Amino acid sequence: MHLSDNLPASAAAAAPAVAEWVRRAPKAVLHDHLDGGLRPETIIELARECGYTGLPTEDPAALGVWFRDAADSGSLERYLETFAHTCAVMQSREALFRVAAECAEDLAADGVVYAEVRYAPEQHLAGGLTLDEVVTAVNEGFREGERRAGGRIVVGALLTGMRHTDRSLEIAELTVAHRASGVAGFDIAGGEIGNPPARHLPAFQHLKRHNCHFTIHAGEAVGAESVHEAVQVCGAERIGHGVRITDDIAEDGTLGHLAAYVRDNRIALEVCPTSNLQTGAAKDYASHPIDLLRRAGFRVTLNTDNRLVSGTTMSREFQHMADAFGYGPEVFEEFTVAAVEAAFLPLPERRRIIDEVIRPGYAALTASR
Ligand SMILES: O=c1[nH]cnc2c1ncn2[C@H]1C[C@H](O)[C@@H](CO)O1
Ligand SMILES: [Zn+2]
Repeated sequence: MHLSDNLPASAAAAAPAVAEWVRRAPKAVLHDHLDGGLRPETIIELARECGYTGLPTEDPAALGVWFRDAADSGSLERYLETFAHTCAVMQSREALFRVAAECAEDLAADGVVYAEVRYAPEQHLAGGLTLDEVVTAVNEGFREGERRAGGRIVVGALLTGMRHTDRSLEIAELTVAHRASGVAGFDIAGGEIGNPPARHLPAFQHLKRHNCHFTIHAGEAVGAESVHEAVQVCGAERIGHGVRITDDIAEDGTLGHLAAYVRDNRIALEVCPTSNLQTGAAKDYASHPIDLLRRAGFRVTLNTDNRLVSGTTMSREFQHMADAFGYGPEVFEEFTVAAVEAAFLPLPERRRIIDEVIRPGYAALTASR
């Protein structure tokens, strides 16, 4: 039986009532997909502009609900099908610029001070743009969004290669070429089953040769062996999701060799609870492995994955975790510091964000509670 078979539709993503202190808490997100986080109104407007007629509804509220419900499928493959609609309207320079600017604005409005936002440039070529033009448009959009947010957020891009296609080396080269202009690193994403990360070894070797950062989606739909391959064969510095590492942790809490390696090397896990509930990687919030992993000393970060598709925000993820595990500001400070420590940023910049933004932000929050 599938883990999420018993979940009523959209139970996974039901929006919690977010406490004021949660909203105000400084946040950092390392795992947020650009094409999974559009505003429903923007999708509808862009669809009209570009002539895309495939949307299931033109009512913004209904469209938001449609994405969340369609993605509440218990399967990563079905979750990923919903992205056809967002990618369809992200095929021009103007559309990419707008979506990226709004992404930065929305994250900043939610209290996010540092974000790494990923997308697959190869999925935005249908309107005739080149890979370079796609990256430039998104980078310019992020700069615009940062400006609109009054400098309250710093956004870096991660370029994603899709694991079922064969363009990952090209995307790795694109990452290296744009590293000085807003691209922080590389990722691979897409359906995990049948597409192990080692298929993309030339891409990872290229990134290593050029001292570039990368993360890999692993341990989401496939078990701990995919985390092993991502870390030990491919050399990932962080793991997208990674929650199936629990396959290598015994009931009594004893860590196997892989789990111990990941913990002891401080390899960050980009944990996305709501998305995991939707794809069947976890059963419910209360039994989500994030708490086990945190208590075992893993470098755990808390993330949205896809704000539209998962019907979430960083505040909602925080709130779900506060409700499930009784977490207070000290645990969210820990997740936020862990995220910035694992950011694909120069060390002095990470330290500056932690010392000048996150620590004082939590001190003020605690003082005012
Ligand atoms: O959680 C995920 N696992 C694997 N692939 C994902 C996930 N969320 C989004 N994607 C895919 C769909 C997008 O089109 C692509 C690039 O952002 O990445
Ligand atoms: Zn993801």
